[in-house]
Amino acid sequence: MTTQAWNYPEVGGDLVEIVVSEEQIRQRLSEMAARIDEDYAGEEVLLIGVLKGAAMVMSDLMRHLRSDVSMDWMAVSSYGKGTKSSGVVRILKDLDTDLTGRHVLIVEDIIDSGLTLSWLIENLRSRGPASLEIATLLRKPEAAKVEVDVRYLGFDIANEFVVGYGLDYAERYRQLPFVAVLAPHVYGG
Ligand SMILES: O=P(O)(O)OC[C@H]1O[C@H](OP(=O)(O)OP(=O)(O)O)[C@H](O)[C@@H]1O
Ligand SMILES: Nc1nc2[nH]cnc2c(=O)[nH]1
Ligand SMILES: [Mg+2]
Repeated sequence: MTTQAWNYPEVGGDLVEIVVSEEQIRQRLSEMAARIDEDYAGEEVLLIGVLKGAAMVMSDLMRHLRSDVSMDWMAVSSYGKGTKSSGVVRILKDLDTDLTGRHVLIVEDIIDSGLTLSWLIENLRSRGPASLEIATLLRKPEAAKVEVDVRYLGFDIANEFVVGYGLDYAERYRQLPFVAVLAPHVYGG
């Protein structure tokens, strides 16, 4: 069944259009998982989710995986309540796991300016992992301020502020099962 914004009357007026549907997400995550399984065959992989946005991608991606995976989380925030990255990344929660010698796969919802991930990559690389790669559902190529090398990509999208499937505006809209453009009137844009 196709999920439409008008099935969400309470947010319908806040959304301009759906850019990635529930079905597209499901299909793409299963393709990404198949490639991850191939690439890490015979290895243990540590998935690191970046809270809070990556919660949905992590849970849906990992249920497709057949590899030997474990999971940890890091919470960082650079957006706060706004629609623009502050450029200052803060660790709100660090990992529980020692990364030394581990095959690490960072799981993200979106790469926008790239500032969050480029900072995180440097931070995690200094902890001595055997390998470090990135999987992200979304990327905005036109918004890149720094280039980030992505191994597993879901979709390239236009440079518009989107919400849903984990992505928030001021902590709202994360529960939507699709990704939609947020109407500028919501954030005064
Ligand atoms: O490429 P960038 O411009 O750095 O943007 C991407 C980051 O922004 C969002 O996180 P946010 O800081 O909003 O925290 P959240 O996941 O808790 O919403 C998103 O989940 C990414 O982690
Ligand atoms: N909700 C949301 N968070 C982001 N963080 C970086 N880019 C975005 C975006 O387009 N939407
Ligand atoms: Mg956010």
